[in-house]
Amino acid sequence: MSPVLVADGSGVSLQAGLPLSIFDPVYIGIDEFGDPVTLQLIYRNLLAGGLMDTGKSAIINLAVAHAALSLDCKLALFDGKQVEMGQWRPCAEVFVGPDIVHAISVLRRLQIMMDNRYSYLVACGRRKIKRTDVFVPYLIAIDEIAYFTTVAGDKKQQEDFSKLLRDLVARGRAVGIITVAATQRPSHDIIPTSLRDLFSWRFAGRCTTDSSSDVILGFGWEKKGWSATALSVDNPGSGLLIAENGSPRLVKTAYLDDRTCAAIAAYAANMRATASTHDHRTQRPVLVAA
Ligand SMILES: Nc1ncnc2c1ncn2[C@@H]1O[C@H](COP(=O)(O)OP(=O)(O)OP(=O)(O)O)[C@@H](O)[C@H]1O
Repeated sequence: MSPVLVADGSGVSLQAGLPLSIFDPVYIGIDEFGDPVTLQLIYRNLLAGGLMDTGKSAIINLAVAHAALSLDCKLALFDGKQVEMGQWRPCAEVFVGPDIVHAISVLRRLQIMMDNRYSYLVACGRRKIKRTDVFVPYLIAIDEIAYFTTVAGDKKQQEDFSKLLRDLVARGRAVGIITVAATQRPSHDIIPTSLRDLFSWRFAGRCTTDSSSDVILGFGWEKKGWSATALSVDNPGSGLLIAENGSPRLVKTAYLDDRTCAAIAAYAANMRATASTHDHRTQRPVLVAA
């Protein structure tokens, strides 16, 4: 019985069943016609931007919830505030709080892993990882990019963080490293165009200026009538979603409240603990050293 996350109109509920897969589409909400909206996250990245309280953490949480319930995905969570993704901590391989030294060392490890995976692919004569590979995808979730690139640490550390992140976002996709990130400050200094364009999926929550909206969606969309300044202040979770080579569409994201997140996180952590003795590809038990 699968999937586990079920949309019921008013949100998402948990239905016991087999694990999800990060290779499957991720449910994020509904469009203007009430039709479900899903994102294929594997081989892609997601960027969410907008003013505070517009629902950026909510969409990041949906991606993290799906990944947590996917036994074929590991999680690396970066949360300067610690509370936005704190509930997912038991499901994560690594959780980075307000510590830039830790953040840089985790990104370096992920970069080494990425390079090793590329060496493996080269040796196999392949271009990207598959569902059946022995190593699994990684979801890197960053709740506020600007915290690590402008607030924490000194200038050199912030630059190191930005460089590593850019490399992972640019090269990680083929080896299953997916980045989902949010920022309250959609400006060119935080999200330069060259970085923005590496995110195939972009979600703009309400913005104060047309140029902030264009920073997320891409230059020129405001002139074509798509600006996140037009979104209602009373409708958090509504936003403009754009895929690479696509046009923006108005969506309303599903919302996982704290209680639901806690329930899903506990379920996923338990499933992961049991599954550590199973092969993620077959769900069959594997031999573990005594
Ligand atoms: N899809 C949604 N449906 C209904 N309410 C929502 C939705 N998304 C967010 N909200 C409401 O808006 C509040 C703020 O959401 P969220 O924390 O995701 O915003 P944010 O943009 O990440 O804010 P910040 O930048 O301050 O972290 C939530 O606590 C919730 O009450």
